[in-house]
Amino acid sequence: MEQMPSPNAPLKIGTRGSPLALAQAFETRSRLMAAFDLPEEAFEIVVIKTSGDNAALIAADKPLKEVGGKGLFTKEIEEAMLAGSIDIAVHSMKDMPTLQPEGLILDCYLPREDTRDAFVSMKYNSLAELPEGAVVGTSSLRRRAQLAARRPDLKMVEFRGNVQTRMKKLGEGVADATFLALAGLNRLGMSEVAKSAIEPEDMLPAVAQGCIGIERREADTRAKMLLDAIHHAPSGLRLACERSFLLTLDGSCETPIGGLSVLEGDQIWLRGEILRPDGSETITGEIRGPAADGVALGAELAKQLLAKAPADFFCWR
Ligand SMILES: NCc1[nH]cc(CCC(=O)O)c1CC(=O)O
Repeated sequence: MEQMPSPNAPLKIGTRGSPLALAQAFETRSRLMAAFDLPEEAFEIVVIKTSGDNAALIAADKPLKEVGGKGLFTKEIEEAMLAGSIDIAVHSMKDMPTLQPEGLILDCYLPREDTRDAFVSMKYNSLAELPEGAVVGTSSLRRRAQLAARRPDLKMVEFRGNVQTRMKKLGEGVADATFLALAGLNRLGMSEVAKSAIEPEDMLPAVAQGCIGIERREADTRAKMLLDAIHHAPSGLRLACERSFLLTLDGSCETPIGGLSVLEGDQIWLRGEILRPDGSETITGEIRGPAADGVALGAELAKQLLAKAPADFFCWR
């Protein structure tokens, strides 16, 4: 006969095994321990290997979008949660698909970190210092398109793997510079590798950049009670607005998209952009309104950008 889990059984926290994913899982556990004055033993961190961690797939030089794109880092984790082998899952919201599978819900967000991209290089201090023809390593379609728009002289090379792998490649001289989310560097205690931060006016970050979200089974009332205590409502408002923008754009991972919302009192200000992958055209827009209407505002800005986009802007249309 199957055993019912005891209400005092450790809460199983699912995560990928990369150093950044583990740091995010530890941060989540610390916040839960503090909120309920619980010992570490009340939680169990369960590392789950995803297709995105498959060395054979990742070692290939193909851009990530050809390997499988969004969902690549979440599928196996969500399956484990539906099967009951983990109770909650800690995610970088930037990598999350806009819709969750039936039975799972994402309504807990930790206080958002710095949303900016960092300029990382062993030779130069800023994007402006990069000499003509310098080589930039990035696997991000967004960063690639944004850089091509600003600096058509730069050469781009495919650059993948976790932060440590990318730093090693920089050291080997594979590229002169790369761009990484400042949030990830901060969480890894590696902020010193950032030579400078790129302001959103220069490079709009990815939707949801810098935010950790925690997913659970919709019917799991114990997990809900625990997660409600660490949920950061302002970050939730910003994420709801940005993810609505993304959902309405229906951006497959073939579309370079930037988006960032900021709270100003009870108002929210959302900036968004879509680009051609080669950076030859950028369509931008912004919208303001009550933060409580963030979902409608995000969808509205997406519609405005879509209306401005020429028919051939999206490769799948
Ligand atoms: N796509 C990988 C990824 N997913 C989340 C982060 C950084 C942390 C965050 O944005 O929350 C990164 C690395 C990067 O872009 O430098």
